Amino acid sequence: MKITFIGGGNMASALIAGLAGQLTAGANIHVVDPNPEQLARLADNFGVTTATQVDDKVGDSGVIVLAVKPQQMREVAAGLAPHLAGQPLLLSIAAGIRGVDLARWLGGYGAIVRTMPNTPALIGRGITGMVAMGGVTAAQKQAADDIMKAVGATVWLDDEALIDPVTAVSGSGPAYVFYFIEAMQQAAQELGLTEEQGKQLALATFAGASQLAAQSPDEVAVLRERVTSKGGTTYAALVSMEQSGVKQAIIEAVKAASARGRELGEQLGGDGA
Ligand SMILES: NC(=O)C1=CN([C@@H]2O[C@H](COP(=O)(O)OP(=O)(O)OC[C@H]3O[C@@H](n4cnc5c(N)ncnc54)[C@H](OP(=O)(O)O)[C@@H]3O)[C@@H](O)[C@H]2O)C=CC1
Ligand SMILES: O=C(O)[C@@H]1CCC=N1
Repeated sequence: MKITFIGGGNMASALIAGLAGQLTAGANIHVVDPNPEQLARLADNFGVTTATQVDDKVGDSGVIVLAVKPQQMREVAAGLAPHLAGQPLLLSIAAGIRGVDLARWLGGYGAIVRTMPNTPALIGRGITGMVAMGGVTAAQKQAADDIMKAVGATVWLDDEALIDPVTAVSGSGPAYVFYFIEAMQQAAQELGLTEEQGKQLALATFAGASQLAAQSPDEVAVLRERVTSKGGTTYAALVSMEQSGVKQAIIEAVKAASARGRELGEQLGGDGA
């Protein structure tokens, strides 16, 4: 499978790290990005071919992954439109950008799967929400699933509007987890533990608790209650969190991310011109 990435930044690098040498040889992956240093790093690490501008290799690809920022997508799509004679599958990973707008910018090209991956793809532990536009063949849908399954799990959606909530939960989600870990580490240090000890304790706790939740037949709330002895330490922490409105703040934050996805789509898609 020949795959081109347009944009070789953070998320593309995570996907390439998971794909190269697994789903396909690094040499079958082509990356287009304006930054030569970034391209050199990807070529050195994964054996991919590179270009600073769209070239003939793009037209030879069965799959083109659009991995630029949402604000860059319109211009990138217009530049790609003349290179689609080979009927490639276009896999967009951009937050917000609606399929209908992308298809229009591509000159009416409909073989598009909108996806929302996340950075744990780097270690094969990503999760990707996906939705196929009308012009996608069954074989292309399968190819999209194969690519994203090579870097983690996939969740197919019937309704494109749900990609904004997916973006808010799992696309942005690693950042919320890192934020919580940072706070745990800071608390550990303020309480006298070393930086290294705080890191080890916080990371092992996150990994262990999420594995336990994934493997347990019980609801997460039940697992939480099992940690919370009456009048004990966990109880003190959870009361403090409730008083500070932590849970509601998290819910509002995720909703803000989803709203931002929708807003990006509306702003950048404009009036359909
Ligand atoms: N980061 C994440 O966790 C996730 C990101 N996404 C989506 O992935 C996309 C990329 O995000 P992210 O990787 O974080 O962003 P980055 O800025 O790290 O990557 C985008 C890359 O595209 C390059 N670029 C700009 N213009 C062009 C062009 N015309 N042709 C080719 N490459 C170009 C940029 O170069 P320059 O910097 O010089 O502009 C940059 O290297 C976004 O649409 C985002 O919504 C989706 C899921 C998760
Ligand atoms: O922050 C963003 O907009 C992108 C989309 C999901 C994760 N990062």
